[in-house]
Amino acid sequence: MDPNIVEKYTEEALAAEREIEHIKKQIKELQNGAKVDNYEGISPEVSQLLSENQKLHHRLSILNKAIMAEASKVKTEGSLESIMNVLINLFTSAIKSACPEINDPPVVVALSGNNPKFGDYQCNSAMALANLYKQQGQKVVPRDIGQKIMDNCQPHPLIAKLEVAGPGFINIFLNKSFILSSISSIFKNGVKPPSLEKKLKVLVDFSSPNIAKEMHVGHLRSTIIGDSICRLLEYLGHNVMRINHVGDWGTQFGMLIAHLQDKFPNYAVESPPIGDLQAFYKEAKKRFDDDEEFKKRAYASVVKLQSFEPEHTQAWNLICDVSRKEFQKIYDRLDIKLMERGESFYQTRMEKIVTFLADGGYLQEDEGRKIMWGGATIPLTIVKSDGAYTYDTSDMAAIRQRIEEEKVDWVIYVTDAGQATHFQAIFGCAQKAGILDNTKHRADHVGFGVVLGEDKKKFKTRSGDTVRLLDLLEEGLKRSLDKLVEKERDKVLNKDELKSAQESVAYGCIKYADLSHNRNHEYVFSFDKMLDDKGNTAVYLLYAYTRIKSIARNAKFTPDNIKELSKTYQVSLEHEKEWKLGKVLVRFPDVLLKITVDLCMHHLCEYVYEIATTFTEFYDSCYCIERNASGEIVSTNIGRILLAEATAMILDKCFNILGLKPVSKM
Ligand SMILES: NC(=[NH2+])NCCC[C@H](N)C(=O)O
Repeated sequence: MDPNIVEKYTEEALAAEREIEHIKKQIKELQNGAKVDNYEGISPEVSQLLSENQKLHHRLSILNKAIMAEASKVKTEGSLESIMNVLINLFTSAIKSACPEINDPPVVVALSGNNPKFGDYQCNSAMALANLYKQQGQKVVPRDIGQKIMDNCQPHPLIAKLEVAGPGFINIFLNKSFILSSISSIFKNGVKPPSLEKKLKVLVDFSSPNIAKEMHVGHLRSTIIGDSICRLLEYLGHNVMRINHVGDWGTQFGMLIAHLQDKFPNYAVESPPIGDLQAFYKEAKKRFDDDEEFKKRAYASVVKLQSFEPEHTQAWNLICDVSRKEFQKIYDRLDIKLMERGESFYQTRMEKIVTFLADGGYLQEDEGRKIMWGGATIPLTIVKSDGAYTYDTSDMAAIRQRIEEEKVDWVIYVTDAGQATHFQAIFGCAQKAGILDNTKHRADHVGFGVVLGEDKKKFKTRSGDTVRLLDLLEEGLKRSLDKLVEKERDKVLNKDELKSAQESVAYGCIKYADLSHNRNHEYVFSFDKMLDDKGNTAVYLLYAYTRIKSIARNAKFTPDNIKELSKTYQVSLEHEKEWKLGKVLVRFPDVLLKITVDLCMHHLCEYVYEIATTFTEFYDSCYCIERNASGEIVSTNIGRILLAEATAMILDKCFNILGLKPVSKM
């Protein structure tokens, strides 16, 4: 859209407003002169002015509406266009004109697969439409419908040609000059996201380990997937809250505090040296199970903590701090930003939600418990028979706080698939209680399968213990260095470069292995597989990226040179393999938009892999730099070097969204 249009409309509207004021004044004067207080019997001059005034009013309201519509669209200058959206819009209107008898006709547009004969995209609506006609008792031939749709399709610069094939498929061939200008815009504007319909406030609840318990591989999965979803939504321009809903409240804190008071009576003045919080937890638990007296004190401590008694609050804080520091080490290494807002944050809100639900008549008595049904096969337990609140209570309080206080448009919870029913119940009950409104809010549970060891059993250490995440990351670092040494990279890279490469590979491979699997499935954690340099792995892709980056470097072009060159030279799309690569690159916005629908990051991994393999095909058949026998550069193909750079820029963005840190030398 023309960026000046808002300005233009505003100007026109202001002019119209001035005109109205002017006319009003004239009417007043005329009325005064003619001494008429109603409009009946006024002179033709006044009546003409009045009708003029009305028209202007009408025009002004239209202009105002247009301005509002423009302003509410968050349009980024130079944003990359979604090809799918363009095609769907075009074919929606073509189909509506071709088949006016069909209400809400199906618009099916898809990529065409590998055979260039069938075009780049296809519109496959004709068969379904023919069926709908049949249901209405009309017999039509699908191919005729295809032809009719094609005839009704408005010309668009994106499309070079359309063809009807077989039983009414429409093959769509993209226009090179359109793709060329899309790719060229990257050099001018950077890789800008597609423009948003509406900027949303999104809260992503992820990672969320439990205090005093270990952060396990399940939490690692949540951390990696949640972070990547945040990165995607942030890139698209949404307002994202990254929330760490840590388990920092509950009855276990009673025994922890009581144990702390016994073991470190000085805790109020001297920070207790709890090295291993898990061992501390085990000790406390043992006393709790064996010692009645201790148990009583533990219960009393919970009550005091929940009524915010200062000494207990301090003890609780100290314990949380120990865990917090451990968690932070993982987040720092993986470069994950999170805002901690644990279950404790909702304590007073839990009291309020219980009253709110009781007053609304949503709670049912069930053997002393208070439960609520809605949306799932199991009810929520809002109050236990001993009066205590539960995980369910805190999540009801949390969703209400998020919708009503934070005013979020969209909530996303990233946890293991085992909690799917819990979230079904939370969303269902929140809807029932009028907290969540499907027409205004979106709520997703992003579930994921369990992490298995190479023996396909639950992921454990050799001795059968749960794997400490820090140990896991350490092992990743070690293995990644081994890999780099095996490839003799230590001989070419300096110390810093080697360290960056080591970290990039280690953390990159752990994240990528997770993200590249369909999150709904369980996945086998295997360093050997993730460090393989063939196939869809981080190692392969990071190498591919450095190879692409080295092309311009070998041609002795600096990033500034590239930018300058892109102003005078065009990306080359003539060769069949160049054209193939170009068409893959411009799918970037569509891949991202698709992920916003199902929140499955593996689509992006598949896309990145497709870019890398298509690039290899191109590079194998198209020279970018030509050297003579003695290795001197005799010619450089600038159009191709630009294509390689554009590829690197898009890859870079994809890596960024996946949380990978590519290095330019590896
Ligand atoms: N709002 C939520 N329930 N978020 C997820 C919390 C995850 C929980 N702490 C666990 O370890 O399973």
